[in-house]
Amino acid sequence: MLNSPVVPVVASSQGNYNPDNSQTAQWVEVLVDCPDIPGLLTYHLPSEMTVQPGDILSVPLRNQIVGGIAIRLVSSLPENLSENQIRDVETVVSESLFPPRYWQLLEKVAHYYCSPLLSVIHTALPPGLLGKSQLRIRLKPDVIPEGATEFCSSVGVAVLRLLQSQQTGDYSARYLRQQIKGAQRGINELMRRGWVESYLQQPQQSRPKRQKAVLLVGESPELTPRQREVLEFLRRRGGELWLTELLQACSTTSSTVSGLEKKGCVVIQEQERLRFAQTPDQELDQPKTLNHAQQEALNTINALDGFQQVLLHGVTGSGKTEVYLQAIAPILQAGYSVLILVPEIGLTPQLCDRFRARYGNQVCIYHSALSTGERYDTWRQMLRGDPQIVIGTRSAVFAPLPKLGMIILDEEHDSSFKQTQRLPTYHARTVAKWRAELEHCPLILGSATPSLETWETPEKYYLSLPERIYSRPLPPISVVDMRQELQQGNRSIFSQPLQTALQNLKAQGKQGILFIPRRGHSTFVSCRSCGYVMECPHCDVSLSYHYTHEGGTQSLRCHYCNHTQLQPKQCPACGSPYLKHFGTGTQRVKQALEQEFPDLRTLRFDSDTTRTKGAHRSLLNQFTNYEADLLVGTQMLTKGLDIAQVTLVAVVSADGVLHRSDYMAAERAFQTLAQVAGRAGRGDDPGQVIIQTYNPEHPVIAALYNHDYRRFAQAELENRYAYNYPPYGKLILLNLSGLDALEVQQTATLLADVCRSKNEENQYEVLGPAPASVMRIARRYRWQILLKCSRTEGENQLSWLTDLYQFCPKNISLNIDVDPLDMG
Ligand SMILES: Nc1ncnc2c1ncn2[C@@H]1O[C@H](COP(=O)(O)OP(=O)(O)OP(=O)(O)O)[C@@H](O)[C@H]1O
Ligand SMILES: [Zn+2]
Ligand SMILES: [Zn+2]
Repeated sequence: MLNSPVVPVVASSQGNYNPDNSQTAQWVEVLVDCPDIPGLLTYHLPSEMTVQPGDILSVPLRNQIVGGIAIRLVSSLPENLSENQIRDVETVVSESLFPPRYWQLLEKVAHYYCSPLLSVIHTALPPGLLGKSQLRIRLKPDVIPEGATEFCSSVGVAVLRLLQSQQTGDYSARYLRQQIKGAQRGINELMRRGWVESYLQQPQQSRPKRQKAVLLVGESPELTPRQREVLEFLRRRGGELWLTELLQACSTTSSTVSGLEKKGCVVIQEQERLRFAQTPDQELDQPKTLNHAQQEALNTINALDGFQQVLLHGVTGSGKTEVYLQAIAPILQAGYSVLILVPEIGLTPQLCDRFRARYGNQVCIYHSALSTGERYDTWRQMLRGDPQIVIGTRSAVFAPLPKLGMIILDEEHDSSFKQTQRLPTYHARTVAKWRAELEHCPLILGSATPSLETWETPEKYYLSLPERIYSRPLPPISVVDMRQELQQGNRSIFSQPLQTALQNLKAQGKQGILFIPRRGHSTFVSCRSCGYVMECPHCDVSLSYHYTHEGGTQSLRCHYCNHTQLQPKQCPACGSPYLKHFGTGTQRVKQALEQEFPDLRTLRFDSDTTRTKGAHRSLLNQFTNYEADLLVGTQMLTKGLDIAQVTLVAVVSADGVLHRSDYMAAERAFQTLAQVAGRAGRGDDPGQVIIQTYNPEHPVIAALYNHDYRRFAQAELENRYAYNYPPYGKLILLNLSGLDALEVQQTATLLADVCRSKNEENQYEVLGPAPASVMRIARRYRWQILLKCSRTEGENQLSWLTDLYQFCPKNISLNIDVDPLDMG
């Protein structure tokens, strides 16, 4: 599949390859860190060298030494290669970086998702893991003859002089290139003469950061009260803290701590400090006594052996997280690690805190918002193989844990587990399943609103938590028909019932959540005189109006490409000054609240207000500290928030999620609304949910009203079956885009023809080509082809699809989305 080298592999110039050795010869296929070489290159292993798949190597490529990863060992050469064409591996830079079976997983992802292995590796590895190895050049002073400069070209002389100016005769190739124009030619020349050699230096980051840590080791009867306090604090934090943190937390001095050391109670020692995402330390907490359903679920999970799939279907607030917390204890005890995947960063602070509170610093957080240094160090920590808990977003499914004992996907229905913009277009749930199979460990999928995909999976354990903790009721849902509100003369964004509820909220000192599907202020701006709609100059969508506060700038922003401009004073088409804002976004709701309910303190929670690092956590802290009465936000607050004082949840307009065109629309709408409703009444006081809509008869609303997941699933699955949509059929979406409208359309037509010509046995249907629903985004025109075929578990039956990349002209990009969730 990936076995054909695309570039000619040049014969080894080192001369240390001995053809007599060919009987025992070993070769290794290497993925080199060079984006224009997507395939594997074959290299020879010198007899004294042993290499394992996953080792990082340095290998010659053209006239350079580059980094690469050993993928496979081979004992015979591909037919198109002969032995004397093969060059030697230079060195092993870093050994066995990856757990066994890890490469099988990456190859499977590449194959199933029609993606080059290199893209999979870039998704899986921390950025620059390969790139960090630095190519350096050093002199070989013993072989350089007298008057060497006389034999060289002027650039060769310059390189030689520069190297000689350094005592060690050693510089990075990059530095040489910066200092001397055309240095590479000079380097090559000196290499040919054998006067310099090149080598790869290990990544700089491997130099660990060391710091003093305090470890609790014993007791002593004769302690001062202050010392006893510090010791007790250390004990509560699990017996180990950084010195600086201990001093700060106890407001004490280092002499108190060294006093403790003298009395034999603690040891102070230097330890490697890994750069992790900083989260506040937690007081350790104890496992809760499980209710009956939780206990049953836990028993089943504890009894699993080898690969098994489990669906933990628990209504919102039923205590799924507590089940995970207790399920992983025996796994860690047995010396294995656990991987926990969560949908979004916004959800992680609360969940991570709960795991930290139970397992202290055995928990490590891994997601793409970490800095490069943090990611790199977290990786190294994982590779050590100590039993640990890794919590991360979708790419953490590739966390290189050597001994994996369980994978948990929380909120498994969530669409952010799917990568859509970049290759590979993988779904973390699908990959997690393969990984669990390879590692022979259980996979736990948890949700209050399972994906229909998981719901219909035949081979699985079904565990149900049908009630909330302490048998608290699910909140009653009232559906408000906004058409009637209008008839009754209510022009406010807030219906009568919602107004009453908001007034009561303040009176009772409770908190509420308002869900608005849209961020910004208004969805579009149009001219009252001529109807002109303000559109993005680069995309086929209208611009959203952003206006955060009285006197702030009034801007227009594109939610696809982020183009931003000032709101014009007059209509660009007719000059009329009367522009009207339609639709309702978070900013507008916040303003309306300030006007109509000046007493209510509100916080806005959407991607505009949570852009900076730590913003999620601080907004949620403000809210839980009761610095606001209402949280006003988008999609982001539908997930995982567990705040006991929240009694009211209102969906300002459900219509924004009900009306989407793709086949998943109903499923997603049900999940979103049921999740957001589930935030109400999780504490001692009963909750209440108000859903405002112009479509109270919609089947999604009806199922929601009764908290009836089963009824929803059954009705929706019948639709899917009738049209052979997933989970029954399988979809593959080919997305094409480019700057030239005609070229994109012609390529789309060509590719659709290719797809039809390959379909001799009528294995699949080809739909399209057709323009995408938003035909232009960020100046690029977009066309699509949809393939519908029968479902085959974990197999990619259309492996020829990768050939399609070759049919694409240079200016057209093709993204093959296997199992797409979004048709946009
Ligand atoms: N056995 C128990 N006894 C007492 N409290 C519990 C128990 N199990 C869970 N809880 C508490 O109940 C609350 C809800 O539990 P949790 O957040 O785990 O539910 P969930 O099913 O994960 O919720 P959701 O899916 O809605 O986010 C939490 O505050 C948790 O600490
Ligand atoms: Zn106009
Ligand atoms: Zn745009």
